[in-house]
Amino acid sequence: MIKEPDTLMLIGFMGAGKTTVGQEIARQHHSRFIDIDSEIERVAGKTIADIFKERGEKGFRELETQVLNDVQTFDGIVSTGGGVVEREENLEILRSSPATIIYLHGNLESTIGRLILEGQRPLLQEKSTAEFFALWQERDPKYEEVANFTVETVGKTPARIAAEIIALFSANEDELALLQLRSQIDAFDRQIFQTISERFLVVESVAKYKEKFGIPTVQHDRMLKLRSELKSDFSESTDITDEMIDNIMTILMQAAIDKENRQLNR
Ligand SMILES: Nc1ncnc2c1ncn2[C@@H]1O[C@H](COP(=O)(O)OP(=O)(O)OP(=O)(O)O)[C@@H](O)[C@H]1O
Ligand SMILES: O=C(O)C1=C[C@@H](O)[C@@H](O)[C@H](O)C1
Ligand SMILES: [Mg+2]
Repeated sequence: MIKEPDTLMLIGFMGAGKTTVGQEIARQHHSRFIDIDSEIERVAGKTIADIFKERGEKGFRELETQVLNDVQTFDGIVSTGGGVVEREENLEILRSSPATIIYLHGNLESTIGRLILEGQRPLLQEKSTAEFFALWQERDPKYEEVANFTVETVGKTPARIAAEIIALFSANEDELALLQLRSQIDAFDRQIFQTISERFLVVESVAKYKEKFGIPTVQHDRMLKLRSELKSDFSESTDITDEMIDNIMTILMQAAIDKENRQLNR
């Protein structure tokens, strides 16, 4: 068993969802919650942006280490700041921490999208996309190294991620490696269905076009061409067989035809 920890600590890149998921675990599991960034703001009596402005990143990191030390035996969920792995001193604290440490792994694309919407992280304002990417690559192995478990978050809602983490408390030790792989599989499945739902949005526009120009719903030549192109493009893969392409495309195309017919009342 991963055993229900006294302290559960969430780490990961800025915008990975540490604060949001931490609050959600606390809500679902009736635990206490603390956010290191908020605690730094409380201790300093200033916002993080003001701490960066007045004391620089170095001043902020000193406060961060202080608070990180203080929360090591916090009874509940701790959300860290994205830069907690920046200092070697912090890595030492995390390596010998009594807490169970979970890495919320995501992808750069969705993370940057969310951060731009929020627009509050000082490092986001001052770094170029290339620098941001370099920061991601530099931090990723550090999060991996100090974490007891990595959860894949792409395509999952905060509530789903929280439930996945809570389920770990009753998992058998032998199951953990498998659960970590399943976390990735579940994220891919969500991405597949997200892509399919975006495909339907395009189908909707195609139906409008066909209606405008009086084009029939079913285009046999196009359907055959699409399948044969896919088979050729994936011919190197031993997993994606021609039969699999046929099966999946039959489902997708039939659903698209049904949707177009409904839309066009045909
Ligand atoms: N799984 C998710 N799906 C969709 N939106 C999410 C998800 N997780 C977080 N968000 C949104 O992304 C934004 C950033 O999330 P959050 O503040 O929890 O990140 P963080 O990891 O705590 O970042 P930081 O390191 O800067 O503290 C928020 O607006 C939040 O609502
Ligand atoms: O990734 C980072 O370095 C940071 C992330 C935020 O959580 C804050 O701790 C601060 O904006 C720095
Ligand atoms: Mg946060």
